[in-house]
Amino acid sequence: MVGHLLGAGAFGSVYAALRAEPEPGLPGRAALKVLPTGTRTPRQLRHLRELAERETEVLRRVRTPRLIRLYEVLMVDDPGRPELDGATVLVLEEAAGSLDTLLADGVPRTGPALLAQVCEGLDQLHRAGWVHGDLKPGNVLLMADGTARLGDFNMAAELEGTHAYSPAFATPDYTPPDLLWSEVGERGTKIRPTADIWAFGVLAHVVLTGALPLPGGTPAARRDAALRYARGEEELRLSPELPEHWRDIVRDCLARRHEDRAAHTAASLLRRAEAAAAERVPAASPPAPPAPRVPPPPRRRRALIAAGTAALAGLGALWASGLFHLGDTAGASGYDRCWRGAVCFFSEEDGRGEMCSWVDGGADWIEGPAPCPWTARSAPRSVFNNGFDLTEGASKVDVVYFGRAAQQGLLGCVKVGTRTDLSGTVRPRSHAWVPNC
Ligand SMILES: Nc1ncnc2c1ncn2[C@@H]1O[C@H](COP(=O)(O)OP(=O)(O)OP(=O)(O)O)[C@@H](O)[C@H]1O
Repeated sequence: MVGHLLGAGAFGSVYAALRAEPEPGLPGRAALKVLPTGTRTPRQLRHLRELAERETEVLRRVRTPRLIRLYEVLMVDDPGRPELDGATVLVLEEAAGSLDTLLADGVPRTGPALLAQVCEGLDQLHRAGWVHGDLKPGNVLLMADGTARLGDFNMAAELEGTHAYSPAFATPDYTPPDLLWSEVGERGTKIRPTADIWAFGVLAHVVLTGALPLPGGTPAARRDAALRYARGEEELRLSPELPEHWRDIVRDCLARRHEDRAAHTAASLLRRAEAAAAERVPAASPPAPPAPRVPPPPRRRRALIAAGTAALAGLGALWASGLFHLGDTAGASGYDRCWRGAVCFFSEEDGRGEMCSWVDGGADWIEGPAPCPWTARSAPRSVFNNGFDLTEGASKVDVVYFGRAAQQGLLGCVKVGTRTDLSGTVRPRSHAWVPNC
């Protein structure tokens, strides 16, 4: 089932999706990142293919907890729809949102902890020999349990010795000064892990103060400020809002020269960021800081969303192939959030609170490929079996749930069509679809 638009970037549109046919080892719920290739010139097409390949390559090879997971890659093969023919669809672990949207509400209370998690992601990526190349709030994905994972690896580049080559597309406000004017060779821009270290410094400043570290009301003015700073004509003036124990971290990440930033690895920053995050556990969200605020997303975003929606309409071929059906739960509340075909468990009574849903079996809710993290802390308080029934051709319609992974330790069963409160005294860890309770 392809649902609502989750987000759109410069290259791809991302949709919520539910798997129609259960597939062993794959979750029922996912995010589909569609990288369309139609209506482009051959040169643009080559670029888009290269970006898709970068993302696929890094996510296939680096499977670490702080990177969004890639489940599979699909190609649209439909000459009847030239706008989509050859499009790459990445089936990704679904996030609940991105840091971008969280920041729209002001400085987040959870900012320090999220920054430590971002740093952990960078450390995992760098250790695996890759540079992200485009770290920014929109590429920090927030999971349903509130933790962060790195996403969007279009610009990622594998290190060849001390450096890597990335396409010259990075976001200027997060790009170190030495790369803003660097040459773009045949293989792209030469980047090093210190590019991510700089971007992390900018991100930390934005997350903790709501403002970019370099002054200027426009990207061009901020680029000039970066140049003056890099030349030593100007000092770095960090916001007074920046908490004391983060100042040195941000200052080290934003060192003028690559050589100075190279003294700090993601691993060493992670240790410092974790210590700084542990220092600050504020009781309430501080008020949003004054201007200059982070600039709003560029205008093209809206156009891209429209383009993405058009692409979705054309994706019928892929979904009609039996892989996904169309549907939408955007704006729904309570039990109505549960997708048709899925079984949903909720953290509160009457389908309220957090929800986890599956259209297939869940062999391990904690460590499996389709986890439900909040059930590690608290037992579900309600359930809705919104599965397909016998009249719709389904053979396994009821759901049994178990106390241990791999369908061990039977706890209970929910008949198809049932929505009910649970006692809250048992904590399921796996489930399976069966013909009859
Ligand atoms: N796995 C996911 N789950 C939920 N939402 C996602 C997921 N991946 C991406 N998104 C949403 O879609 C938006 C765009 O995704 P992404 O950044 O990967 O696309 P892009 O075209 O490569 O973007 P960019 O302009 O940053 O290069 C993200 O900011 C986020 O809001």
